[in-house]
Amino acid sequence: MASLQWLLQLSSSPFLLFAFILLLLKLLFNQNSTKTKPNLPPCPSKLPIIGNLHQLGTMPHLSLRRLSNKFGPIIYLQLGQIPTVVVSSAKLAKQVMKTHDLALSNRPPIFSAKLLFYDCTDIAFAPYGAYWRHIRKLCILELLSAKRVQSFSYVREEEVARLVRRVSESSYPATVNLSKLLGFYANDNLCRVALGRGFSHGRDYDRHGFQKMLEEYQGLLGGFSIGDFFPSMEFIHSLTGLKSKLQSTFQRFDRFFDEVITEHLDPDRHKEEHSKDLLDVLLDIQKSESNEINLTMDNVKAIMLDMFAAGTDTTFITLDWAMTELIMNPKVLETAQAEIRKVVGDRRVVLETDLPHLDYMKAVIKETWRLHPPAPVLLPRESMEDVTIDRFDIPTKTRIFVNVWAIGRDPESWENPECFAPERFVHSSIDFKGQDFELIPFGAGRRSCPAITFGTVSVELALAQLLHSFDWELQSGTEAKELDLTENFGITMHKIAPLMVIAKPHFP
Ligand code: HEM
Repeated sequence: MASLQWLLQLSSSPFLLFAFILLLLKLLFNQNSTKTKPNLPPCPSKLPIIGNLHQLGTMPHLSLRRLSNKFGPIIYLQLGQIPTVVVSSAKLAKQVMKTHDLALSNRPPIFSAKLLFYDCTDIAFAPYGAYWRHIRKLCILELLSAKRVQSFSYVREEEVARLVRRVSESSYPATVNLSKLLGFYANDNLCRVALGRGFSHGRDYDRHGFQKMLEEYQGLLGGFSIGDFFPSMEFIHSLTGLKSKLQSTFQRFDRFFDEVITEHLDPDRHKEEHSKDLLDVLLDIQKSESNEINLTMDNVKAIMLDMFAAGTDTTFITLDWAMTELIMNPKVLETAQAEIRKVVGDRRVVLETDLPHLDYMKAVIKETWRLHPPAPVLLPRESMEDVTIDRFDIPTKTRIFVNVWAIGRDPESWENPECFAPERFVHSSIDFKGQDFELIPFGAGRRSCPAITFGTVSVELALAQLLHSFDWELQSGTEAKELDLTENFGITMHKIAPLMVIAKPHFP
């Protein structure tokens, strides 16, 4: 009865009623906020300030897999100041890159990327938004579409021929540093498409120290350097010396791009429409007025830099690992060579039209990507809103890594996962195009690699030709199991020791 009276009193005074509703809302909100305390994924024990950083080690993909084996396929880590979720199963990768693809499409601001790139005006590190969508669409339509990729088949054929010449010059039975030559191929193939000429030979190579510049660059872009985990303490980068290294590498690239752009702007330079390189196309777009977004010269340079950062190392790593695995698995090598020699016959040059008939070789490449994905934890994503994955809450602004390296070796998805066996793909529909989440070397969803066609055909043609033109063996006295397979962790990960092999010409 008393409570009824109280209610009557309330209804007679609008002010009191308003205050009462506010109080109720507050109570309700408080109740909800205790109820909705996020149900985070399992988290290994943390230390003050650094959180879980000490558990990353020098090979984060390996440490993260060990933690996943212990705590489950989704784990929550506090990496310095950065809340991070790591996903290590195909099922959960699908949730990240398909179910919640849009909500998880941002790229986090990584300090080293900010200094190495043009203030994140590039594709790979641009935050999700109108600018990123525009640049990505432009690159895919103008530069990386199947039609454009096809129009550059002559560049690949010439560069593969140059690779074969370089291997032949090793004068059998001497050993050849195959890794170095594969690096030249990957760079020149991209440079010719992007900038109209290669830089691996003659004066250019020494003048620009191109290979070295790229190596430095890849090393710096790990995104796993200590300062990247304490964004509010930028001075750490100065203390570790990283800042000055980043700035000097960036300046070298910038000077290099200035030179090449000046060459391209020379009024005497004439290019047929069909043979325009990527820089020609970008400069044309910049001049045309019908542009949705005004492309600045920094934007143009940023796109070029992206192509180098994303395109050369990944192609090189795939070829380097494919050849290493083949040499360590002679039966697989023999089967792949038998297939190619049957399809191509006595013709010395492999053509791109031969590639659709090389099913076993394609299985070799898939198997290489399963065990050695060039970007072992992809590029980081960041949640733009709260999402739920596998009943766990992922709050806004959490960094997400997908451990593709661990997924490729997950016994839930693969039989004998540590064994190099391309046969597993021969009668399987599993592909690497971003639909089968147990094999995602190019990522998947909105943020997947836009150059999947370019990357794949560049790898396939070079590998097919190397297997067709030469018989391969290790130098006498070296056994496959003695090869040093140690890797260098970075945003892309490659073997440290070069592959030294003997290439016996197949054709007299
Ligand atoms: C074997 C070759 C290649 C592999 C395995 C590869 C792999 C990848 C991976 C894993 C990502 C990150 C995807 C994600 O975070 O979900 C990526 C992104 C990217 N790749 Fe590739 N890539 C290759 C070749 C290339 C080439 C040749 C180019 C350029 C010519 C290129 C340009 C890019 C760009 C621009 C991005 C950033 C996409 C974005 O964030 O929107 N890639 N690539």
